[in-house]
Amino acid sequence: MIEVQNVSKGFGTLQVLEGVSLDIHDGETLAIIGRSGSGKSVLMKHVVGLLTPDEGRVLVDGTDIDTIPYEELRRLRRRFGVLFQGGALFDSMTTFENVAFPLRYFSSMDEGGIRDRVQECLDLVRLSGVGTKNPTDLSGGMRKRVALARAIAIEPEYILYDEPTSGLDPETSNTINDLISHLAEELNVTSVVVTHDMHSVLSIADRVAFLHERNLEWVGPVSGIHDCSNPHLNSFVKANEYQVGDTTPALSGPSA
Ligand SMILES: Nc1ncnc2c1ncn2[C@@H]1O[C@H](COP(=O)(O)OP(=O)(O)OP(=O)(O)O)[C@@H](O)[C@H]1O
Repeated sequence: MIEVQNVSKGFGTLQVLEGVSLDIHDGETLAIIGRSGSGKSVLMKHVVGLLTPDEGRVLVDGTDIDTIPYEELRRLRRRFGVLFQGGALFDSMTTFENVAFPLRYFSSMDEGGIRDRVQECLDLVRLSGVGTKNPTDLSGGMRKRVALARAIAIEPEYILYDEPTSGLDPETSNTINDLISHLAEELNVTSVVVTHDMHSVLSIADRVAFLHERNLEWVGPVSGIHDCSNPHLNSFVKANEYQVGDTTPALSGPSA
C-alpha cells in the first residue's frame, strides 16, 4: 500500500501541492485527474521518489521513501514500472534494447533470460516482431506500447502511467486502455494513471482522485464522479463531456 501523507511541494514561488493525502490500495487502478498544471505529474513523481516533498511524506508498505538509503530506494524503485509522458524511449536503441534496458540495469538475468522476457513483454503488448526496429520507425501508439512493455519488464508491483493516451486517436487510446486493464487483471498490479482523458478514467479506473488548485478535492469510486457535490469536479467532468460530445454513452452519467 502507498500512503501519501500531507505532502506539500512548490517550485520557487509556485506552490503546486498543499497538504495532499492519498492512500493507494493494493491491486486497484486509481486515476489522478485535474486540469492541466494542477500537479498530477508532480504528485505521481512523489509516489516513486523522483521528487521529494517540502513537507509530508510518502510511505510504501510503511517505509518512508524519502529517508531510506540510496541502495534501498533503488531496490524499491525496482517494484515500480513507470510509463512516462511521451514514452521516453531511447531512439538510438532498438525496441528490443529499450525493453531489455531495465532488465540489464535492475536484474542479474543472463542474455537468454533477457531475450525470453523481452519477447514475453512484447507479446503482452501485442508487438511481437518489432524488436529490431527503432522507436522512430514506429507509430505513436506503438511507441506507447513499447514503453509499456519496458515498464512491465521487471515485473513491477506498481505501474504508474503519465497520460498514457495523450496524442493518440480514439481507437488507439482504446487499445491502450484495454492493455492497462488487461495488465491490471493479468499481473495483479496496482495502477496509478495520471490523465485528463475521461474515457480512459471511465473504462479503467476503480477510484478517482481529483486535484484542484493545490488540493486533493475529491477521492472516490469512479461511479461517484457524476453525482458528487464538488462543483470543481462537476465542471471538470462536464467540460470533458462537452469536448467529446454528448453522444458518447460512456460519458452520459446520471447528472448529465
Ligand atoms: N521540476 C519542476 N520545476 C519547476 N516547476 C515544475 C517542475 N515540475 C512541475 N512544475 C510545475 O508544476 C506545475 C504542475 O505541473 P504538473 O506537470 O504536475 O501538471 P499536470 O497536472 O501533470 O499537467 P498536465 O496535465 O498539463 O501534464 C506546473 O506549473 C509545472 O510547470
